[in-house]
Amino acid sequence: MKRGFLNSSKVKKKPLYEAHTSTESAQEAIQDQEKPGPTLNVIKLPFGKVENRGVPNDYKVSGLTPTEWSHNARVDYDPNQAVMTTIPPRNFNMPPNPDGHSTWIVRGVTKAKVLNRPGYPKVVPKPSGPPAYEVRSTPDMGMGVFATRDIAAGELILAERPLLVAPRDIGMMVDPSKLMLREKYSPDEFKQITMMECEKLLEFVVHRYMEPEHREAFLALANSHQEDGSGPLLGIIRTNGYGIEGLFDGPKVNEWESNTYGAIVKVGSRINHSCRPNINHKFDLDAFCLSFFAERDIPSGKQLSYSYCYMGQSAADRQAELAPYGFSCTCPSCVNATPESDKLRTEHEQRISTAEASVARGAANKATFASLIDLKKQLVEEGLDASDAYPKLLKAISALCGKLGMTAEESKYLKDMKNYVL
Ligand SMILES: C[S@@+](CC[C@H](N)C(=O)[O-])C[C@H]1O[C@@H](n2cnc3c(N)ncnc32)[C@H](O)[C@@H]1O
Repeated sequence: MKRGFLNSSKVKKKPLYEAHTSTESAQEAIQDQEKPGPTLNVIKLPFGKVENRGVPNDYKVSGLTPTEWSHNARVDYDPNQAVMTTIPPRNFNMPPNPDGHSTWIVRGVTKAKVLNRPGYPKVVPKPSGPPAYEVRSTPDMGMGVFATRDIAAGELILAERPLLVAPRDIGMMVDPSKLMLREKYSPDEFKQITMMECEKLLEFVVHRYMEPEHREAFLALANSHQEDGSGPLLGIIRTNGYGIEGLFDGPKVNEWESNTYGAIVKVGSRINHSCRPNINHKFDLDAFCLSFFAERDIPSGKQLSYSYCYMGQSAADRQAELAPYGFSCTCPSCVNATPESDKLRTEHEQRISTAEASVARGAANKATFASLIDLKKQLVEEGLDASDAYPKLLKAISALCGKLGMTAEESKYLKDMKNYVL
């Protein structure tokens, strides 16, 4: 199973709904460029108990809806047109797609970008073997997803079409001129306005457009944003959204920034967080599905987990990044955190790069091998074998073994590495 180095853990899970505060207009941002653009400024929406919730008294909520509301495959839209659609497109004279359909709030050009991809459409990949997971309640984390059999590292556990895919700047998408309101209102008031506009749009989408079965599954998901001014639908999106790597309105910015999209899924959104996770995920734009893979061997009965936060940071910084989800992480890496483990976390990518460079430069001696194996051991103990950088270390060790004539080990580390490459 191939797993990707480019899939930065920073995109694994971020609060989906961040308000777009770039000075460029949404119209400008929609220009479709594949080359990386500047990092856009985003403001984080509030979380936790927030006083003075609600929009300012003199603000009238517009409750605008997308200009196009159709299930079809149309792609000739105005650049900035907000569209509500179904993907794969749906023709009601035809039977539904066997892999299901997602509700998609999208800018017209971005819809065209996906439907015109050379590889689109593709069927949703199917895991092999008997079903590998079940959703059930946990004593301390609400619902969770558990392995129902032994799962091998690299195995596809689940692939599903989202219930809903929405842009991060959904609150301003229908009427970008509202961005000007930042000059009239305080930052906190503007955030409340953004959230209210978003909720109104979501009410329309979820209650009038989404298939009843999907609506039921969506409304049953957890909401960790009950007191900050998020409406109930936006709260569900903020709690359960997965960032979609590689799908941008306009220029590509950092994957975790504002002009991208998030997906809410029925099963995957029940997976809880750990700083030493055992699964990873990847969004496939051609099949329009989110796939989950085992990061390591997972024994039957074990809870599946992935990291909602960037793994290469200290325990305190991880807790701060997790705060919007309304829990304190009690995984062994957090409970047993020390200055040394924090240092390993923050330095691990650099240390792996240094190891790769020294092997590439030609270092080929037993001392280098021993130091790389020691680094590997430390990373595994800290749960950082789930980090995106870890397979690079396996590759470097394999290359070093090759140089040292250790052919059996060379193949072994290469094989291990392939389990991590999406
Ligand atoms: C995406 S949902 C995960 C599924 C959720 N447990 C449910 O019942 O649907 C995220 C929420 O799950 C809970 N959660 C996730 N990971 C947790 C953890 N490690 N410890 C405690 N609660 C956790 C938090 O309430 C968080 O807001």
